[in-house]
Amino acid sequence: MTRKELFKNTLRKSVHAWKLINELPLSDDESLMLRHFMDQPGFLDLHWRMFVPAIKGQGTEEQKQKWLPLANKMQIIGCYAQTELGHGSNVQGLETTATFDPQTDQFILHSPTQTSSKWWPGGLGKVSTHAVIYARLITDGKDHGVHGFIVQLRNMDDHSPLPGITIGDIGVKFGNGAYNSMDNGFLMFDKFCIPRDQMLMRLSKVTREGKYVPSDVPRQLMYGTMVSVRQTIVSNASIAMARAVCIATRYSAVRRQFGSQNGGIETQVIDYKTQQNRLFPLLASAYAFRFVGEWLKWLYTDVTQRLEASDFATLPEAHACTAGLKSMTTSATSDGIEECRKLCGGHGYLWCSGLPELFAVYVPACTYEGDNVVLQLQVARFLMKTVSQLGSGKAPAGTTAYMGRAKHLLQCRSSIRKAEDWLNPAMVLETFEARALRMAVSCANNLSKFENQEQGFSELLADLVEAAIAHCQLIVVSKFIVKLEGEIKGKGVKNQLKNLCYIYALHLIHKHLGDFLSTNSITSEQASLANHQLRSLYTQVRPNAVALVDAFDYTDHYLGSVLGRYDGNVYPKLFEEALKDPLNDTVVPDGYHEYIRPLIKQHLRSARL
Ligand SMILES: CCCCCCCCCCCCCCCCCCCC(=O)SCCNC(=O)CCNC(=O)[C@H](O)C(C)(C)COP(=O)(O)OP(=O)(O)OC[C@H]1O[C@@H](n2cnc3c(N)ncnc32)[C@H](O)[C@@H]1OP(=O)(O)O
Ligand SMILES: Cc1cc2nc3c(=O)[nH]c(=O)nc-3n(C[C@H](O)[C@H](O)[C@H](O)COP(=O)(O)OP(=O)(O)OC[C@H]3O[C@@H](n4cnc5c(N)ncnc54)[C@H](O)[C@@H]3O)c2cc1C
Repeated sequence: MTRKELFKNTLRKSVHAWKLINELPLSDDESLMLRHFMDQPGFLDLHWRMFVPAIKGQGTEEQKQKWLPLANKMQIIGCYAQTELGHGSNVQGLETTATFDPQTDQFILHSPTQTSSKWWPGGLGKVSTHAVIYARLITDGKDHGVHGFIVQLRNMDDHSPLPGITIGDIGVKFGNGAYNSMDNGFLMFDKFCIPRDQMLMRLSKVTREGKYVPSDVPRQLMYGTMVSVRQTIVSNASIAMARAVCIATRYSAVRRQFGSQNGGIETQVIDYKTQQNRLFPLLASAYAFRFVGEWLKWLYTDVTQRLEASDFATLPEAHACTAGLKSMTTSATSDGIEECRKLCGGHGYLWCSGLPELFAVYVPACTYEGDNVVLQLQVARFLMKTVSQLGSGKAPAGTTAYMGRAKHLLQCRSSIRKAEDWLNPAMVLETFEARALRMAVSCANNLSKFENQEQGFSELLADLVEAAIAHCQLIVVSKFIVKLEGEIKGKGVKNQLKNLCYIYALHLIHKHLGDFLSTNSITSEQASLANHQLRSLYTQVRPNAVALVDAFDYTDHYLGSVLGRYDGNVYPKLFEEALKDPLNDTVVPDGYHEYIRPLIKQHLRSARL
């Protein structure tokens, strides 16, 4: 499809999905499932995941009563317009202004520079009638920082932009189809006026007289919509990773190379330890991210209930967990999808493998909802704060509770003696805790050598990110272990999950061996034992690998991959796909008479053939 066709077709699908949701009708969970199977980024994502939650989280009761019924019936379509051409990560650096005019009781929205243009919001370019706009609030010449506003963008009769608004699509993005189904947009305001009651005023207010009334709740609640989306992105990482792994695992069982004896069949590539060493940790990650995603959903629900009761104590941890896990799981999944493409050899590079499209549509997850490095730095700040409070009498809680055992974890030595000891959950956990704590404490010690903490932080950014990742990996490992300790129906299933849990943990040790050795969390002998155990786990997973990906229950239609077909009938179908290519419509290609024939003829003449 051309870009225009792709965009229009996605509009068609989105509107059809909305019709089904209402006609059948579908529950919230079923609607999410429908979105999952629609399988294309589109304006509904931003309307439901960001526009509506932003109003719910930041609007007053009156504002919710006014706007939510319209949004819930999709009589208005909204998006989330925060990022600007010049500023994305640095939200406090946004330039768009919303200046209160007491004479008209309105805010004047203005884009003072080119870099202040809104740039990137999904659904903004061509579809949305409304947006939640983030802009600097100015009253009586004073800048109160960034706040949210509900703004109508387009005329409800003919969809034209309202006077004072310039709006459009930012252009083609990475990949052929991928994210190009979405109208990520730009937007400029030229002194565009909105009524005062369209500032989202749950967190702070501007009175009729133009007085700014800050709220007594943390201003970070303004970032709440991002926390909610980051949490859902973790579960989506599991879905995308599982999809790529399903394709690569099934194909690795079909594909044979070398090893034929006496003219017999060749070896299935899934039997090579190198293939297993690349593939099975990704299989394990798909399960691990699913379980940590379930836990994160619980954490998010818990913090939401606490916030409703004005208990803000767990907000920093919820922010650190959602930011860090969003970052860690999306980076691992993007890398994992690309690894799965390579695991499928040359055929993985074919569009019909399903992997190039999956990669292209997935990889921006490392950037949207916060650049992955910027988000890990938020985790690092949280960790440094926690370390600095050790010994103050305030016991670390939640995911940092392990830091409360700092004295032990800083000096303990791993008691792993034989390979099977690596199947002991307490020993594995302690290894990850020791590594995470020691990396965090080492950063804190290095920071304390700087007179200026912020300067020290800038100097140590790379180490801080590594410490944050170590903490996030510990969370994933620990939640996998907790899952195994809970109710899992079926002993066989539990055994398989145990194998995957240890593959996940031991492979991380192997991959980040430098961290584990340099922090003395394990010795090099213990590292060898971990590798030995890992190989043994691969052997145990091998006979069940295909069943473990079939368990994701993805249909062939959803996978969209010739290589990942359930029936394994890969080669005939590759031919079928090839023959469908427009280049094969004619035997002699268009351009032959124009370019190839004259070239050949010229050579034939000069060679006197
Ligand atoms: C084959 C076909 C396959 C098809 C598959 C189809 C699948 C398609 C998948 C599609 C799914 C799509 C779903 C998702 C759609 C996503 C759309 C994306 C939308 C966006 O990107 S919206 C824009 C997001 N922008 C960002 O995330 C910006 C990142 N920056 C920030 O978040 C903050 O500014 C930052 C960096 C955290 C703040 O830094 P700083 O300058 O230090 O901040 P402040 O001074 O403002 O505050 C410091 C203080 O606040 C704490 N803090 C920060 N953030 C939060 C928070 N969110 N919650 C709570 N607290 C927070 C921070 O820790 C500091 O605390 P202190 O105690 O240290 O003061
Ligand atoms: C597909 C897609 C959809 C999007 N949808 C929306 C949307 O609906 N609404 C919306 O408002 N926005 C949206 N965005 C914008 C997105 O949220 C931002 O792109 C994202 O937050 C990253 O910000 P940036 O582009 O400014 O990156 P930058 O901050 O410019 O990052 C560039 C580089 O600088 C590094 N860097 C930046 N700051 C620091 C620091 N303090 N320390 C160390 N390194 C740093 C980063 O790691 C990165 O390597 C979307 C983006 C994409 C790609």
